[in-house]
Amino acid sequence: MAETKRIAILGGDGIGPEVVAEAEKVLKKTEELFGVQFETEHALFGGVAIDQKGTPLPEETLELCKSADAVLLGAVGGPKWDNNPKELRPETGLLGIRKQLGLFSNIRPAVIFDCLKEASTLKPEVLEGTDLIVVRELTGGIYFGEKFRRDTENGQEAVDTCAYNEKEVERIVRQACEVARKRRKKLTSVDKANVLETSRLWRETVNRIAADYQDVELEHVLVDNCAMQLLRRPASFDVIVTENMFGDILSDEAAMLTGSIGMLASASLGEGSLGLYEPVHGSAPDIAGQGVANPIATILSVALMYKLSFNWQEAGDVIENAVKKVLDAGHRTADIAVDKSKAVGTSKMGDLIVEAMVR
Ligand SMILES: NC(=O)c1ccc[n+]([C@@H]2O[C@H](COP(=O)([O-])OP(=O)(O)OC[C@H]3O[C@@H](n4cnc5c(N)ncnc54)[C@H](O)[C@@H]3O)[C@@H](O)[C@H]2O)c1
Ligand SMILES: CC(C)[C@H](C(=O)O)[C@@H](O)C(=O)O
Ligand SMILES: [Mg+2]
Repeated sequence: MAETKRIAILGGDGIGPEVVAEAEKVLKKTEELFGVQFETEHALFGGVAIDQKGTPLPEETLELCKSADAVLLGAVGGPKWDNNPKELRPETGLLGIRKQLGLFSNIRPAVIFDCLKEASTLKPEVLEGTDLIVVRELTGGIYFGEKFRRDTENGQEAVDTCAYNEKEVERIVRQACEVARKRRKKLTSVDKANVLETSRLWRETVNRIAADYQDVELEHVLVDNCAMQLLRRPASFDVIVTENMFGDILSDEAAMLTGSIGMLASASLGEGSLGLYEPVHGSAPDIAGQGVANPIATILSVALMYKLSFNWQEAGDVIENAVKKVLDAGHRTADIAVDKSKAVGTSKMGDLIVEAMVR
């Protein structure tokens, strides 16, 4: 890594700051191990930003992110803000930051650690060989279409519009094809083309773009079937590309193949080199403040940051190997522990991973 990298750190709400604190220990350890220095700066985002600045995504937070090389994010949201008007919910900030930074591609790898097969909901023989990535379109679809309410003779009606244009589909599919090309060269496109017009355009576009990637095997699977096949034949998937909401749902499902949502890292990327890295999970209000959250998803998101934004494979591998070593040694947070009485807390898990980081 040649020049100093600037990392914007947004802890957010609930367990967000707890897991991000562990990822920051990993950043520090990287500095020690490789003799580099990161420039890090914290900013308010989500519910805490609403409380202190009156908006989930303050201008100064957005500016900091735009000027950074990468953004590390915890999670946002929680019951405290659930009854806010819709433009003042933490999630609005999350959609806003993705859109404003142009992060249309959300990469969510479901990495199965052998020793965690016991924690998975699936039988080890079904899981055998599972290694998949969900590539989720992140700035279009029903999340971003027009939404409104109106009065009708049957009471209020609520409308959410799902729209996709060809350019939006093309760029995510191209990216997914590139990802597949570097892996096992299999692409599964997931849609609901038997019902939705957006899915029909999606499928046509996938077929057109995939024609440029003859070395990549393509299959189309309807989303309901995919939800089922993920549990039936998870090892048959390599790269799954899908629209925004389907990707949101399928990636939480894929998390359970790994043992816990606390294991799933993510990278959100656009046309430029700026990336946003966050665990797939949310602010987990049910366990926030207890020091029991699993920090591994966030720590693995730092590994993705090194690899994808800093083009620094070696440092990413150091983190991934450390996580594997700690899990192989039998250490578990409560979410992945079979014997919960032996589980370690968030901070201890972070310390163990940092100790295990070697070049
Ligand atoms: N990217 C984000 O910031 C993001 C993502 C998802 C949900 N959310 C928000 O988070 C809030 C809570 O949402 P939810 O409860 O539906 O989903 P959640 O992911 O926060 O929690 C779902 C379940 O998984 C558990 N869990 C999540 N992360 C964990 C971890 N690291 N270690 C151990 N257990 C973990 C929680 O305790 C809970 O039982 C909502 O406001 C939601 O909108 C934010
Ligand atoms: C909190 C919510 C808006 C968000 C999403 O649906 O994108 C979350 O579930 C995620 O997966 O990052
Ligand atoms: Mg989600």
